Amino acid sequence: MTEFLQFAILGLGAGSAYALLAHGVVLVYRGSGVVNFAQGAIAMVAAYVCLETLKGEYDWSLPVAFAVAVLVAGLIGLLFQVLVLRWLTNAAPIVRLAATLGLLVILQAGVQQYYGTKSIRVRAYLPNDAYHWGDVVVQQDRLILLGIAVGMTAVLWGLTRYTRVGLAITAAAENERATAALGWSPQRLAALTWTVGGALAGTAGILVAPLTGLTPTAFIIIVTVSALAAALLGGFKSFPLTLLGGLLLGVGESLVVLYQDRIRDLLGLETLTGINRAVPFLVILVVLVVRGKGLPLRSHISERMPRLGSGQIHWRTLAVVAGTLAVVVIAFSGDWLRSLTLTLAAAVFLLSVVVLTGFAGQLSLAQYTVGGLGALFTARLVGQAGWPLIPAAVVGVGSVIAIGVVFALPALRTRGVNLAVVTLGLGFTIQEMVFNNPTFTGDKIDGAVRIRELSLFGFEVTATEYPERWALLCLVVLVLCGLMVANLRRSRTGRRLIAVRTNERAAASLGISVFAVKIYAFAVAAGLAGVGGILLGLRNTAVTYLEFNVFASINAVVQAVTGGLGFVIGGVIGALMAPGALFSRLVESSSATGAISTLIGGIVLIVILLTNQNGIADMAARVGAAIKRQPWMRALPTRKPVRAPELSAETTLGTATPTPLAVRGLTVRFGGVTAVDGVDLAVEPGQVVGLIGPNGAGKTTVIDAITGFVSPAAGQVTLGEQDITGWSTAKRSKGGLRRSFQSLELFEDITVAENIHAGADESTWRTWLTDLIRPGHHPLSPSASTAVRDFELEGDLGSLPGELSYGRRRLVGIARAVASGPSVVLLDEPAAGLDDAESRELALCIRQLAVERNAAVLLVEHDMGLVMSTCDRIVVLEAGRVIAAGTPDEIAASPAVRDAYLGTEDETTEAAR
Ligand SMILES: Nc1ncnc2c1ncn2[C@@H]1O[C@H](COP(=O)(O)OP(=O)(O)OP(=O)(O)O)[C@@H](O)[C@H]1O
Repeated sequence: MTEFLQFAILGLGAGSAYALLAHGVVLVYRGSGVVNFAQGAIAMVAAYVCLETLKGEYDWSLPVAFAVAVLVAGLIGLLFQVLVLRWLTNAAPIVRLAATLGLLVILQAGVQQYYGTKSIRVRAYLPNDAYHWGDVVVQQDRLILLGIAVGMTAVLWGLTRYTRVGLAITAAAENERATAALGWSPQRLAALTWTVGGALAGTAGILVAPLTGLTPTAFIIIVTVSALAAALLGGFKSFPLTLLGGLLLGVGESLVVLYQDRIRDLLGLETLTGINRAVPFLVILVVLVVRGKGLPLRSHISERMPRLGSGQIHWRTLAVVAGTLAVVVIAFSGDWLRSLTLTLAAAVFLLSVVVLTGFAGQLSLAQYTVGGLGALFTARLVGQAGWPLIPAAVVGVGSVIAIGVVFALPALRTRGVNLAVVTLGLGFTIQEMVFNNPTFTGDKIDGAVRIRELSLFGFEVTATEYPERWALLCLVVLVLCGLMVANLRRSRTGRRLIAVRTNERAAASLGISVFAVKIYAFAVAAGLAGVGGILLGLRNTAVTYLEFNVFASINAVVQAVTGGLGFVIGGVIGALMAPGALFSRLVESSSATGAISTLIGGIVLIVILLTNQNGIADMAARVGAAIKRQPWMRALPTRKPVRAPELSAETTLGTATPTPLAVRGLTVRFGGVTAVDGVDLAVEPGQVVGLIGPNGAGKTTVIDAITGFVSPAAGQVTLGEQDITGWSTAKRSKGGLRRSFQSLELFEDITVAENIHAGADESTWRTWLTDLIRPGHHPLSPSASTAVRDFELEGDLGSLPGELSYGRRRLVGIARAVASGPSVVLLDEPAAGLDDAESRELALCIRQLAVERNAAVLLVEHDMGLVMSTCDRIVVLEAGRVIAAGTPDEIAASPAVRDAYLGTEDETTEAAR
């Protein structure tokens, strides 16, 4: 017990510092909506500034050095907001997150360039007397740190609750207009929170350095992961909960150290490293799994993502570039050849980021960790078990694909920034527990990881003996991987990935399994990272696991965003900037650490983000298009234009299986609010049933419950004979139940044709694999073609939804919902925003759906003219309850309905006309 208390008290120091750092993260998030991944890097800079000014030529007193260091940290926050983030207010969240990663990289590389990577012991700044409490020793510095953290929590809590500026910050977390209403400019508020957030990071960094030691690498990650975990525990909102989170983490880490021998014995390992680093990660994971949601709520705003390339393969250009590179490989030698090899391997890694983050929208900060595991498995099979390269690589890549699936599990319950935090924690934990543990990596002395002779189809390709052969292998593998990723982009499977990245709710409503897509994207990305890891790791005589550290993963995202996250070529361009790659060879000597190129890489990223957030590949594409428009280019032979989407000549009439929909006793509650209360409803094939009622009556919630977006508290939904109440959204959709959305929820990144395709794609498990190799060119199905013709969208197929008028966008949403020929269609306010002529056209199309296609249609609509002219029956809701049901005439005549919703009889009759 004494030991337990002793270790718990020891942990309070680090815990208090984590809480301070996390407070900065929370404050910045509340004030500017950005999660600052550079918080640990700002803390590190302050710790170095304090250390530097206390000694040597400065020799300042501690209070002065401390104050200056905290000021510097605050200034970094302020400058970053004013010079960078201010200009990215309307950018995609991933772009703003990438900017904070850029700041992290710049600060880390800058300090590393100056100080190197060695760890510095920092003497204690705070008085360190010991008090005795029974047998337990209580260090004074721990108590002071705890006092500072508790005091700061109270100050921040009080300020945000009771002062005008604090209220403005609280309002900013909700929405920017509220901030403006309180008389604050959102930009000034963001600048203030970034300054204070930076100063808090600085304070924490200086105070925690004596406890952890100081390096420009591990220090940043330890404090960043812990601070983000504590902030996550506080929901990026509550200061008291964040304090609690920080303290729990600090104490937890310390207690794990106490029990680590027992844990090692329990796991049956010879050595155990970094187990205490697993604590924040496990905490993050548990919080996310408990709090996470399988699908985002209706209120979730889809995040804009960087633009996507087309995935078209330009065979001639590819042949010329690959041929030239092959010649260069043969011509190069020494350092240049090594850099070229590294660039090619890094490009394979970046392709994994393009698939995972660019196509599927899942931000992972652990791709190099995954690749490192691929190198580890393969190296052990080759080096220790003596396996030939190909089977070893197949097993290595297969194993990391399985691990990639495990990495995907947190992504099933969360998304966006939270996912980035989890993967950062996971990557760091594996780095500390696996890559630093000789039990797993093999002892260098016994040669377990030594790469002996490697051969491929009878040719020796050992990189140390034949570097040019290994480089050629890297080139061939990169080309193959690039072709696969381009195929994926153009395929049905690629469309599923993009649908999920753009709008998970809409994807699920079209029968796309969001879970399956995320697992697939993680698996493919892990496979690519595994291949990259083998190419990178096996190019030396022994695998250097340092290459696969968390910074490499962070850098990979930075490079991919710089190159162009949505473009296959973006991965290759980004790889030029990898540490040790061709760009760094140009700017650094062969002995350099890669810090300068990393530093420049960070700066280039910020410049790119400020000028074109879609990356260099997109800029190049635009320049190319501009050149092609020049008159002198018209004389040159042009490439075949991209094939226009084809419509099927066949027309379908009739759904696959006419099926009635029935809802009995449906009740939905949101906390204390009963939004839907015992609703009964039936829609037969060939019938249009209207669901009307005043705003907030519960109409959309009925559709949400029928389609599986919300779970009912009571009631039953049946489709034909089947009770589908417990089914997932995607399964209901595959069963023939489709919906449109009040807020459209189109896939804005892909063309109208691709949107319609996404609604009609038939998916089989085989296509997940075959699409990587033969994506094929599929015309729109007869049913989708019929929808296109019915809604007169033939001329819009090649446009992006954003290029169309609001009315036409609405029609795209409905056409997408009916493209697969569903048995039941639920339309949520389809006429909102349409003019009279468009409304009349829509009424015809809805009748056609029911009469010609024999679909069962439920129509939620406020346009009474449309409802009265199209519906066979109408159900009226008020405050979640059915108050009337009957034919349009019966409803128009019902006094209860007129009182609640329709108004005077004259108005109703007028509307019906
Ligand atoms: N996720 C949610 N959390 C809490 N309350 C909710 C949620 N979604 C809906 N509600 C509430 O449920 C009630 C019904 O809302 P719903 O959007 O279904 O009404 P509606 O009839 O479709 O309204 P409108 O015609 O304005 O679209 C409202 O009081 C709404 O505030």
